[in-house]
Amino acid sequence: MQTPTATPDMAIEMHDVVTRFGSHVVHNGVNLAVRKAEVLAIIGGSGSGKSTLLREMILLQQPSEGSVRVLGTDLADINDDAALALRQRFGVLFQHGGLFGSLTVLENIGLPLREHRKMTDAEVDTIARAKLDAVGLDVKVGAQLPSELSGGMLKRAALARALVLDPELLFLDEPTAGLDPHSAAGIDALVRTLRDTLDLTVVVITHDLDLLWQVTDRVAVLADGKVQAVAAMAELAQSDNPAVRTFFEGPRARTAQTQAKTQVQPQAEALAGEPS
Ligand SMILES: Nc1ncnc2c1ncn2[C@@H]1O[C@H](COP(=O)(O)OP(=O)(O)OP(=O)(O)O)[C@@H](O)[C@H]1O
Repeated sequence: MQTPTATPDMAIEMHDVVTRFGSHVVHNGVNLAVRKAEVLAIIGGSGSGKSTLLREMILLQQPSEGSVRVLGTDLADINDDAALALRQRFGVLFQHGGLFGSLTVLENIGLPLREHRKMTDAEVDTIARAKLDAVGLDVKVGAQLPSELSGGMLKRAALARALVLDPELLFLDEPTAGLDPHSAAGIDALVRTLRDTLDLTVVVITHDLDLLWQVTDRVAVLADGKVQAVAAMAELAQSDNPAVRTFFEGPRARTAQTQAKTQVQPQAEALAGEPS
């Protein structure tokens, strides 16, 4: 199949992606384009293939058919050197953080710099501290072990590590899952700030209705093996498509929608951070 040519304004382009695990067809012709400097969420029911789609974007999995292009690079025939270079242009926040428990927070954040940049220890620490600050954590948190942090602080520390190579693209897998509402609101505000100040493109998998309403520019709805719709939440809320309507029905969905409409100030202004 002829691979479609890259579009300069797009950070990610997926064309006719099919993903099979044995006889189980998870994606059956996914088409999705993520614009540069937008926050795009992928939503869908459990097992609809959100995580698999993300894994295909971050070079952890190959689709069975179709093409995936990330930052202009076609992933189909990428060689090891090009894959290494591309990996340094995106950061990933995995659902469970993925920090090494035996390293301090600062050491964890500095790890990608030690792996990919020729820097002295002092230079690594200086950049790692700046990233701690950027995610709203006090410098003294750097000396702590991950096990000593609250859930919200852990997410922030993992986010600092994902940002340490100054990526153009950030992938977030359920960044607010398991957090209390105050900590989740802090992460929402942080993602917005990162997008606004760093011009980052952000792809986020989430079920969090507050995050969807208050942070995203557009939302892609995955169901029945395809992207059913891609639009801003306010537009999706008007959709007649039953696969889309599912996300706007029920009391929690209505509360989040009402809050989004009535909120004058973004909740938990910018980098308020969590109580330690
Ligand atoms: N490596 C694999 N081998 C076999 N089946 C897999 C594999 N990875 C994912 N699947 C299957 O693909 C389907 C989609 O999984 P995926 O984790 O992408 O869904 P999801 O939308 O992220 O779900 P959730 O919201 O529950 O995390 C599931 O049925 C899952 O069991």
